[in-house]
Amino acid sequence: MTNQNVLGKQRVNERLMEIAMSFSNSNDLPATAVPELMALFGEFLAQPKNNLLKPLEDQNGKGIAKTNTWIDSMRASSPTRTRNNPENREQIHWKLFHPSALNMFDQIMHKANGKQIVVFLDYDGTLSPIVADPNKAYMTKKMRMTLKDIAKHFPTAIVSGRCLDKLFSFVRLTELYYAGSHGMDIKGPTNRKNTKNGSNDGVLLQPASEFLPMINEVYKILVEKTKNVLGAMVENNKFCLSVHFRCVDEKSWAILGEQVSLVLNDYPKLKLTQGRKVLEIRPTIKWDKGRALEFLLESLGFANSNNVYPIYIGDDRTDEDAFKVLSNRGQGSGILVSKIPKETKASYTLQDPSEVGQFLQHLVEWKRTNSHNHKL
Ligand SMILES: O=P(O)(O)OC[C@H]1O[C@H](O[C@H]2O[C@H](CO)[C@@H](O)[C@H](O)[C@H]2O)[C@H](O)[C@@H](O)[C@@H]1O
Repeated sequence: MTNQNVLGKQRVNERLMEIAMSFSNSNDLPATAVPELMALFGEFLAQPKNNLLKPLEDQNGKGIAKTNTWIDSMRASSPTRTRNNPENREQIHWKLFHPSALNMFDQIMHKANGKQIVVFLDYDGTLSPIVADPNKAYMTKKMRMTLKDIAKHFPTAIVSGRCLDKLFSFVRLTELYYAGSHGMDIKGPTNRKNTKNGSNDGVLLQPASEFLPMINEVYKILVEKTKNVLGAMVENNKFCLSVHFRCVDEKSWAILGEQVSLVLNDYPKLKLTQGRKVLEIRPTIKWDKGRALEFLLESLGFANSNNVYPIYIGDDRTDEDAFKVLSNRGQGSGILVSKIPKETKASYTLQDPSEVGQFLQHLVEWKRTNSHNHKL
């Protein structure tokens, strides 16, 4: 038996315990169903070739694999079909290993007991639904009110690929931390005046400021080069750029990808990654949403603390960097927003922004009822 199988089994046992505990007090699944689940696990363990057990590192965080053609890579990052067949083994495996954060709410809170919860939230696809026009990705009023409530009880940060100004124009809450440009532009709350000079622009860190002129230069070139690709749109996110292909006919994806790639050949200090129907151009510095999460925890005084419980909710490949940090620290919970199985380091899932809203509301209610028992 290989090490990977042993680790897999250990993890299965842990997950099984968690699932059994979560259902033992609810009507959703009687405790008698546990043997069935166990048999199911056995079946999955008997299939070593299952894709979902492959390590994530192959696909994530290292730019686009050179062996992939552009078109394959762009398709892979933009799945359009959901696979909801209940008989689908991949789907069942996915649900077992990445259960709903709503169903597991009590277990998550049990793990957070006595610790300072810090909330990290991605924006697009997490707080707002994915829409065709990136300039119209509004959150609902209800989500905004929920965020306001969350920030009253926990330090809260929005971590996004967007530039800060755009992000703030959508969220409009001065009491939050913001990490824009994939964490390369970090601001603290601006609702309190700085006691020394009376002003407070909130800026905490901009690790890629030297790249600003280069990013602006490449932005102009890309706008020019892609202007004939119908539906393509280049978005300037200050320390990074997004080339959107959501509204581009699939037949033109390869051409668009090649054009972007050719431009980047002249800029070896920039790299290309992918999000949801978007090509993202970023400085090659070792900085990502995971580093931003660590920086913010440090700024809050939790660099080496065991008394903190970070909860990070995100839907995209770039959020995997943050999930990985939590998993490496053995701290907190990573929650992936997705309806379909994906390779992820997150432990839990939520289906869509409306479930994210429900989870955050549960968190506020939990805090209100338990505040006398827990730290702030
Ligand atoms: O880190 P995030 O907050 O998730 O930002 C990632 C990208 O989000 C935006 O693009 C995505 O959402 C758009 C609006 O729903 C959608 O049209 C697009 O296809 C998605 O990729 C944003 O426009 C990008 O700049 C961000 O990099």
